[in-house]
Amino acid sequence: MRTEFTNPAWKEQEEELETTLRPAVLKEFVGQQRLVEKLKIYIQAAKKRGEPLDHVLLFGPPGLGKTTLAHIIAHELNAGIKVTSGPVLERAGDLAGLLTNLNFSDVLFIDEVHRTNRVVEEYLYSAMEDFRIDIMIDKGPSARSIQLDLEGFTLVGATTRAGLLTSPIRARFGIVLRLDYYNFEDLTRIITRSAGILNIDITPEGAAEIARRSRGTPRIANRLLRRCRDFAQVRADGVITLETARDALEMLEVDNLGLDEMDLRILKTLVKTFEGGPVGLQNLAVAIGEEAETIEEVYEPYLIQEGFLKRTSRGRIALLRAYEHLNLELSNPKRQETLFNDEV
Ligand SMILES: Nc1ncnc2c1ncn2[C@@H]1O[C@H](COP(=O)(O)OP(=O)(O)OP(=O)(O)O)[C@@H](O)[C@H]1O
Repeated sequence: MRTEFTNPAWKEQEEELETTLRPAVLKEFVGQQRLVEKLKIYIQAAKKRGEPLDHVLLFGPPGLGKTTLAHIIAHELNAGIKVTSGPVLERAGDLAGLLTNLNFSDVLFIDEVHRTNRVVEEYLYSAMEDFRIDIMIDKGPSARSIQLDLEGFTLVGATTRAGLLTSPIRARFGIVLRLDYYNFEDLTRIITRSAGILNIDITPEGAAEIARRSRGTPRIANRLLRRCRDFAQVRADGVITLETARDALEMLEVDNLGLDEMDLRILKTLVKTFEGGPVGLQNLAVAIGEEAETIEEVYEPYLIQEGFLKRTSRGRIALLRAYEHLNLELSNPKRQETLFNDEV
C-alpha cells in the first residue's frame, strides 16, 4: 500500500488548531490597536453607506494575523468570504470562477497576493475598479471577449512584502494596513486566551515566559504554548509554570530572547564567517543553506526590529547586540563602528 505523505495528519491537526484559536470578531482581536481602530471606522462607514468596503491590503511578516483579519472583516461586514492565494490562481478562469460567485459586499481573500501571475493580475484591475471582467472565450477566428458584471465586493490581499506588488495593483487598494510585531503584553494576552480555549493549565508567569520568547508573533506563541503543554503533561503535573515553560523552551532550542536555531545561525554566520559583514543576501543564504527569500521575509524583519542586524547599501551587517547576545567580541571594533553608522 502506498502511504500518502503530502498532507500529514499532524499538519492537519496543527492547521485545525490554528483555526480554533482564530478570533472571529474585531473585539477579540488582541493588539494592533491603531489598525483595529481604523478598520472599525472604515467598516462602519461602508455599512452605513450600504457600499462594499474599499479593497484592503494587509502586509507584514508571517503569523501576525493577516488571514485572521480577512475573516474578521467578512464577519464584521456580515458577508461571505472566499479564500485563495496568488500562486493558486494560475489562469484567468480560476479568478473568474471565484469572482462570479461573490455576492454583494462579500470578501475575496487572496493570500500572497504579490505572487499572482501578471495575466491574472491584469484581470484583477477591472474587477477591482469597475466590478467587471472581460474574458476571452474560444480560440482562433471564433475567439471573442465577453464582459461579466460582478457584484460589488472587497478584495483583501495579504502579503509579506508590499514592495513586491506592482504599482497598478497597489494603487487599487484603498485601504493599506501594516501589521507590526506584537508587544509582550499583547502576546501574554493571546497566550492566556488560547490556553483558555484549549483548556490548558498555565500560570501567569508561565504565560509571560512563553510571550517573551515568541518573536512578537501570535502563531509562534500558540505553537510554543502547545509544545509547553506536551512537556508539562509528560515531565510535570500538567501545569505550565515558569519552570516548565523554561525547561520546555530550552528543549525546543528557543533562547531567552525568542531567537530560534535559524535566527542564531544567521547571526553566527554573519559574525563568524563574514566578520560581521557587510555581506550580500545571496552569499549569506548560500552559507546558511536557506532560501534568500525566506531569510528576507521570515527571519530578517524580527532581527532588524530587535537591533541584531541591519540592511545597508553594501549588504547585511551584524550590530553590537548580536555580538553581545552571542557572547562574542567585535573582531575589529573600529571597522564595525564605521559600519554601524552606515546609512540603510
Ligand atoms: N491579534 C490576534 N489575537 C489573537 N490571536 C491571533 C492574533 N493574530 C493572530 N492570531 C493567531 O495566530 C495564528 C496565525 O494567524 P494568521 O494565520 O492570521 O497569520 P497570517 O499573518 O495570515 O500568517 P501567514 O501570512 O503566514 O499566513 C492564528 O491561529 C491566530 O489565532
